[in-house]
Formats: sequence, C-alpha cells, structure tokens
Amino acid sequence: MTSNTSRGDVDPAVREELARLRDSIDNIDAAVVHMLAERFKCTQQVGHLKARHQLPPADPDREARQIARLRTLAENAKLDPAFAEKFLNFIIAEVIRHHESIAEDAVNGAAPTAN
Ligand SMILES: C=C(O[C@@H]1C=C(C(=O)O)C=C[C@H]1O)C(=O)O
Repeated sequence: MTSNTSRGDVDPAVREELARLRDSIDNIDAAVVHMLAERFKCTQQVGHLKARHQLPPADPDREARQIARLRTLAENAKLDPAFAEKFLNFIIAEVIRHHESIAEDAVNGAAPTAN
C-alpha cells in the first residue's frame, strides 16, 4: 500500500483521485436532489387531484408495479434491487404522508394551494 491513513501524509496522487471522485459524487448528489424536487412537484399535483376527486392517498397496485419495474431497472444497472426497493418505498411513504395531509386540509376547508 502506497497510501497513508494519517492526516497530512497522503500521497498527492491519491489526494487528487479522491478529490476528482468527490467532485463527481457532489454533482450526482445535486442531480438526485433536483430530480427528487421535480418528482415531489408532480406528486403534490397528484395529491391535490386525488383530494379534489376523493381518491385515496395511497395506491398499492400502482406501487407494486413501480417496485417490480424499479427492481428490473436496478438489476440491469447492477444496483442492488433490494436497495432500490427500499429507496422507492422510503420516497413513496413520504408522498403518502403529503397526500394524507392534503386530503385532511381539503376536508377541513383549508385554503387550497396553487397545485
Ligand atoms: C403519486 C401517487 O400516490 C402515491 C405515491 C406514489 C409514488 O410516490 O410514486 C405511488 C402510488 C401512490 O401510493 C400515485 O397514485 O400516482
């Protein structure tokens, strides 16, 4: 091993490679945040549409289809499908919370927002 774990004594080439990889990680994290923000803009609109038409916040059949699709995409991309499923479920749980709160506001007569 040519690298060194003690601070201040790291091979400059290793330092550079780490910085280059971390730059890419930062770009990817920014893309993920922007994509998630766009996804939540869409799901908020779905929440308002459902509330206006008295549709339930969660749709388990749709979720099952999304999970099956995402697992296949993950396998093809060499990403752990179990991780992809957990990640999607985590996001969907948050979306359903939003939809429940939008539906409650609609029932309680809260002023509707633009979406
Ligand atoms: C967005 C919806 O509402 C919920 C959230 C979903 C999601 O975040 O993908 C999927 C199904 C629903 O449980 C929808 O019904 O499409």
